[in-house]
Amino acid sequence: TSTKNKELKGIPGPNGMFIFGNALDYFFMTSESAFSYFRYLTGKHKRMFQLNLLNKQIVLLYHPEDVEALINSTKHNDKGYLYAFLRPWLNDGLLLSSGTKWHQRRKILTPAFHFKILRHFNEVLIDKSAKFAENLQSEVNQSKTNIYSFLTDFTINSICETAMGTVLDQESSSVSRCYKDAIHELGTHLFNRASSIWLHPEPLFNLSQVGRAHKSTLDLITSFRDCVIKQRRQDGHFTDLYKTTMTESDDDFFINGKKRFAMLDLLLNAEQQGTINSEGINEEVDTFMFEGHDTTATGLQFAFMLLANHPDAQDRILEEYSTILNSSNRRPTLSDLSELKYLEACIKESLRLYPPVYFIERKSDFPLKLGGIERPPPGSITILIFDLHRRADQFIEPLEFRPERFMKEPTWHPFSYLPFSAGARNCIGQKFAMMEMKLAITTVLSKYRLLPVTKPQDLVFKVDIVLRTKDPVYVKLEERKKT
Ligand code: HEM
Repeated sequence: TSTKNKELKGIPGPNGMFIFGNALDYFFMTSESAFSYFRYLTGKHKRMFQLNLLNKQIVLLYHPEDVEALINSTKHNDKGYLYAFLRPWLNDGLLLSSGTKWHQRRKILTPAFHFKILRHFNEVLIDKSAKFAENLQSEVNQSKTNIYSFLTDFTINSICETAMGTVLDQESSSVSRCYKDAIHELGTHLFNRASSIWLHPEPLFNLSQVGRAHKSTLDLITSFRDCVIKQRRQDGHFTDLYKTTMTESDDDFFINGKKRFAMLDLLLNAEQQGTINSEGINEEVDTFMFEGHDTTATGLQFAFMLLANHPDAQDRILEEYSTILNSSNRRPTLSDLSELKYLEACIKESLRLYPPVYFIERKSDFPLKLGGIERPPPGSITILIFDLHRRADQFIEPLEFRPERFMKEPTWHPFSYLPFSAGARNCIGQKFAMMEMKLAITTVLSKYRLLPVTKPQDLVFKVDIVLRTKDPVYVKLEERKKT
């Protein structure tokens, strides 16, 4: 143990208080000051640092070699300490589960994102993007538009009509508005919990004021999820899906003339096969509803802000789009989308500067080589994706928007760019997300010119479940004159 202590103690970090360690460091901070405090610590400690919360040790990484050691090894697949706070909401859904349960679920759900299915999703997303652009019409020539609210409507409708196979009716649309607000409240509860060490144990949290508020927020989220599942259950006809998705022909995704390729159908079918129960379905729908909408809405929010500040990039995206579609008005296919290289570079650069999932955490039960030294397992290991993406030794002019860097062979270490993570626990919805973002951007830019209001230097970030800002992110919309 003395060697163990030496090697783990050797990792620098802010001085803690006797017994409490760093557990009280964040209590008096706002979520914005906590966000900048983390950036101060990564600036001070060039390789990694550690925090101690009572008896828990968390090591925070942002060097690509250390990140590679952690992510590349299948030994470190389980999620870390802070993820426990998401458990009352997402339970054992794919994001949080581990071991054979995770493995079995990942196997059930992987076909939901098969490229043949994405081709059908593409059609739905084209329509959803057109509707999104139409909704923005009322904003033309307003002095500023908070685009995020329009974006979450778009991404919630998109995930419902693709992965869930559910078109929101009037009732569920109004429940979905409560759902959006609830997700935001949840972020505040989670920060309050994380920064107050006495709220970490579940029973104490449940008794607290914030714990009770959290419970009623979860009830709102649950009612939306139940609406979505109920609608799909009523739709019926999913019995033969398992068999049909396993065959080669694309037509097999149609049963009795109905499209049956929603991820929710796979789950309902698995329920009939006895490999998942209704709680299992609930936790996966909660997980995919959240992961499938807030991440892409956040990613698009920052992409639109950047494009508004870079009119030349807007022009180039449209030029490329018109070349690929031969200046016609036809609907883009998946293969057209894959040829939009400049647009893809803009999205990747935006995800580099503003990764919606800006940190992830793993549990470590095995020794790990960090900073060139073999170390015994600390409690939890956090990867600070935000800081990894902004390393000056990996990206030239790291704070600048330079999409061109993604048009060439990467000059950076492969583990210094991880917006979707990597390895076995990477993002299952990555291709879906890229497709959705490409369609939203080309559709909106074809109709409107974006003008800057919020500038990159105005952004003040706060600690939350995804990358959020203190103030709304604004752009201005102008009708684009057809030339
Ligand atoms: C720009 C959009 C997105 C970003 C930046 C993103 C990022 C990520 C990251 C970093 C992880 C790893 C999390 C961890 O290790 O704890 C992840 C996992 C996951 N993502 Fe995404 N995601 C996006 C969109 C989506 C979409 C559209 C879906 C669903 C349709 C989705 C579903 C999931 C799920 C279910 C997991 C857990 C996978 C597993 O552990 O097996 N994500 N995502």
